[in-house]
Amino acid sequence: MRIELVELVDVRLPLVRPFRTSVSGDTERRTFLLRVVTDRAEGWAEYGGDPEPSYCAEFAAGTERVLADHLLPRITGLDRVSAARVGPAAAGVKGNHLAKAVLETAILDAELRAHGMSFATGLGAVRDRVPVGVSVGITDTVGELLETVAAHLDEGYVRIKLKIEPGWDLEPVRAVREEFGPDLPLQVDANTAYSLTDAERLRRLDDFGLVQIEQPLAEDDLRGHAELAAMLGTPICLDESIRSARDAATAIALRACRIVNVKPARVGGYLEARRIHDVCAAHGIPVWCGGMLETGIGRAQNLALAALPGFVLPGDISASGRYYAEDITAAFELEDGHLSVPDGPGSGVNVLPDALARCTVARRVLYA
Ligand SMILES: O=C(O)CCC(=O)N[C@@H](C(=O)O)c1ccccc1
Repeated sequence: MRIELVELVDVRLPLVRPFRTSVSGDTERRTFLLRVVTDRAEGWAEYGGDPEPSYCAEFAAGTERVLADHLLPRITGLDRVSAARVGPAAAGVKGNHLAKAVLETAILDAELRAHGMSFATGLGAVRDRVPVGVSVGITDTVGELLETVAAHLDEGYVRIKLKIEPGWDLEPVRAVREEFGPDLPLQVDANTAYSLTDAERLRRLDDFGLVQIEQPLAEDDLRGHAELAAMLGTPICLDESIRSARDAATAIALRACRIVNVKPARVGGYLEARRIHDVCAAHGIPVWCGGMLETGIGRAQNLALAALPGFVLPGDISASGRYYAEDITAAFELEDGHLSVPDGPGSGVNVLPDALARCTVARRVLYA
């Protein structure tokens, strides 16, 4: 397979409601899509970062330069391009996992389409539909939170994740647990907002029977997470800290986590995501697929990953309507708390030209 053209499509999608975490408060998704045209097929992927380096160190404008000036020259020069060859060819570029992920994924999409193979088949999925959870942002009041959770439970989500931060933790979690009962699968995500000095406060979350406490401490603090894990009854899940299969092996060996949230964008793509799945499975560590407000392109690809055998916990893969009034692919609809895994070639979805045109800010050719 040979790359003929790579195009960046800068997009802006309004969110149906603001989404607030301990590190961000978004009313729209501003990101870009990458379109890779090869001599065999065309592939699409979406960037997992934002315009600002707030959630992670990478950001859209910087990634565009890394793609154009450092990654594409290494990849387009290959006589035979494949997703598996991107990692080794890009090894000379340090870090920049989101940049590598969007490029590798677009190439993987094209490669699978060229072979008439779905992401699900290509990655090793074992299920045709997966149960999904929903992530609930920080709200102005507990009352508003309870209304939001009730609405999502009515929609059929099988698990609720609450964003927490210092000052918004014990009270909202207690209110949700008391309102919806002890059997609701409930977990929290701190997005690195706490420190070890908060250990006693975090330990009080043990009273609520949570599935997990996600990323309470800084992303580079595996030692701190290991210390905290020894104090808590609730399992710790790591997200931002796990950037590779090696990180997963280290975190497991240090007992810094008992669960891992796998986000393909964060770890450099779906092939590394599968390696993390394999490392965790070998150690009996359950994984689930995290979300980054993906459009239908990333959502379709995440659903394929979430269908692998070790993804035994519901992921943050909501129906399209959770975030977007109009998606750029056919919308994903919740059915009895599950989403179907696309089985068409590649991601199994296609960009809707009119919908894409409505959210496109600019298009720039990065390679031709
Ligand atoms: O459902 C979704 O796609 C969002 C799930 C979610 O809460 N993602 C958070 C996170 O910290 O995991 C996030 C949002 C935006 C960007 C990065 C991460």
